[in-house]
Amino acid sequence: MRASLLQIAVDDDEPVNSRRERVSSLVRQVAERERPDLIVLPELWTTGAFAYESFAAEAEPLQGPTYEVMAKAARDAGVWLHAGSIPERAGADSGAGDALYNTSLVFSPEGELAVSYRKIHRFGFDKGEAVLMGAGSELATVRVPEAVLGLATCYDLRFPELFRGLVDAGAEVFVVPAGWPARRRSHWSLFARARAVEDQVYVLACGTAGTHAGVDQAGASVVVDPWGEVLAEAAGAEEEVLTVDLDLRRVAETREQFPALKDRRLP
Ligand SMILES: O=C(O)CCC(=O)C(=O)O
Repeated sequence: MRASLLQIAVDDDEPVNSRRERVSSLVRQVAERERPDLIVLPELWTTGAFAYESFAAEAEPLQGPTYEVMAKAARDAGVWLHAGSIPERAGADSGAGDALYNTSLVFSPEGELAVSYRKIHRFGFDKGEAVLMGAGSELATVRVPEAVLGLATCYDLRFPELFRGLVDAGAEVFVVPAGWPARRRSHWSLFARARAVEDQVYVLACGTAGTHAGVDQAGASVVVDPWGEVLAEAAGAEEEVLTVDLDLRRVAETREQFPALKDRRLP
């Protein structure tokens, strides 16, 4: 399976609608040029993960403008598209009140929504996302033809039990869109490798480029194999595309040759 990670720049001066159009043409271009099976975008790329003031103003229903544009981009490009995440407004009739969620969307090559995932661990402690958004409560996996993807978002990376849950649900590739700040770049790279090694999976971790809301982004998108080897890593925090071929047999082989997952014990 070939995957392309699009490390998108979020610039406060670029209107959200222009960014949607720019990103959707980028999806089409990369699909044509690199022929990936799967394209991955970062977390909250419409607003920026740290643009807290924009969350409410730019929040959209699940099937809102980003959904429409990305469904079309997936269909036009004929790829599986993990469209990163959006600030989702659940809507009063959803049973979740009028809450906001940080929600990831995955589209099939036919432009159908294959799965969505509401970020479970919200970042910010007593401010920011942690108070502005609701917490998701359900794990999400989706089968693309070659593999089962397990979904997580940014701060989730710090919580290994979530990923064990995804492994138990059959995940072979973790897909992690993020808006990870430059200041903790070393944690990001470490966690991406740690999750790959401990769960014997591929990790596709797609960061954000540039600076928004005064927060320099790490960029540093990375693809790690089930042995913890880095297959590709963005050079820095500029906009960049990483394309990597994954051999999914490596997941089963690694688990067979070094069967540590079988030795799990709960104290
Ligand atoms: O955990 C971190 O250091 C960064 C998390 C984050 O920025 C996020 O979840 O948006």
